[in-house]
Amino acid sequence: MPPAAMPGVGEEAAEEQQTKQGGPALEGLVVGSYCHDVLLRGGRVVGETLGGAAAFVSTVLDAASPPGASFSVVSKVGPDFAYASAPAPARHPPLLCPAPTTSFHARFSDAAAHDAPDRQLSRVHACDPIYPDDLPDRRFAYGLAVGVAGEVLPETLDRMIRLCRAVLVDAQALIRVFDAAAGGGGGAAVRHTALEGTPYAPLLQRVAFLKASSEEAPYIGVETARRRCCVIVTEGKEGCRLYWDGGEARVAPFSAVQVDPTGAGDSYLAGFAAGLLWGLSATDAALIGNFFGAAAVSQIGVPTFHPEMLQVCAHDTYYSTHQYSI
Ligand SMILES: Nc1ncnc2c1ncn2[C@@H]1O[C@H](COP(=O)(O)OP(=O)(O)OP(=O)(O)O)[C@@H](O)[C@H]1O
Ligand SMILES: O[C@H]1[C@H](O)[C@@H](O)[C@H](O)[C@@H](O)[C@H]1O
Repeated sequence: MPPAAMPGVGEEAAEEQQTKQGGPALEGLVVGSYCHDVLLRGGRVVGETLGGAAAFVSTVLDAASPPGASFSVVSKVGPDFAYASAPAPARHPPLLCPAPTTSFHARFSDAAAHDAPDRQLSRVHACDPIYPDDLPDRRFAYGLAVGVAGEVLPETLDRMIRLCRAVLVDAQALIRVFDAAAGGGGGAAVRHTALEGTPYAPLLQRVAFLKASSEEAPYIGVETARRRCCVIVTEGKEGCRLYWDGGEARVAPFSAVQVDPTGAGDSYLAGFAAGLLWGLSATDAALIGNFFGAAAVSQIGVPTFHPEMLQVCAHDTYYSTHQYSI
């Protein structure tokens, strides 16, 4: 069986924590930096948006968490940060550093090139890493490690694991490397390295869920990783698969008209976490993840969610039908 729910995060755990500490029972900790995203097509800038997994994750958690499930965000930006008044950073302000805000250029391939990856990413600036001492010194029900530019250091992930009862990790926080020789335009091309050779690998057995896209999956070694934690592989418009020690499940997608793939994986992971917070099983929570992933690709930049969309999602999850188109 897949993990029934977020380990240690459920009604009993909530009651226990409420009684013992009197604080928010289901408080979460989101670690990863906001960034600037520049979208290019055919060498021309077609969009400039707030980015960073923390921005997408905060937006989804704000929309979908159960009442009383608050969260703190630890994110770093520079003096040039252009989106301080956007909803996610305004509600969850970043730490200010002297270094420039992390920024990415996303070059989109032409529609004709069907088998090409959605986009070529290059990192143009990298803000400071997030250090263990940057994290609040208190306990959390759950943590989300969602770096985009290598900012979640191994020692920071280790501290998250100590502070949080359950940690969910986006593989992109662990396996990205930056190739300055291949970036173009002063940036560094985003590449991947095998997780097994990194200092993050020994931490996996203390992680609850590891999420990777199908492009990242070969680098995390699904067969090895699933013996240490529950692995989720997102498959774009095909939905996702969960792998655990001894089994796997496929969870069907919602349909969407994709206008910008950016942040689909981030939104998926936050939707999945919100589902677990509501007490759903991992496979049902994955359906919520699919809903938010589909919602993300149907809007440019960080999406907005309308109450009626969420009502349809709740209805579809309850009846396990996914006929709704976004
Ligand atoms: N075109 C689509 N139609 C419907 N759902 C989609 C589509 N693309 C993505 N999704 C949903 O979003 C989830 C994550 O998408 P994907 O696997 O593309 O992540 P990703 O490559 O990490 O995205 P990104 O790096 O752009 O954040 C999928 O599992 C699916 O639920
Ligand atoms: O805003 C985006 C988003 O967070 C993506 O998930 C990440 O892959 C990119 O690096 C980032 O620029």
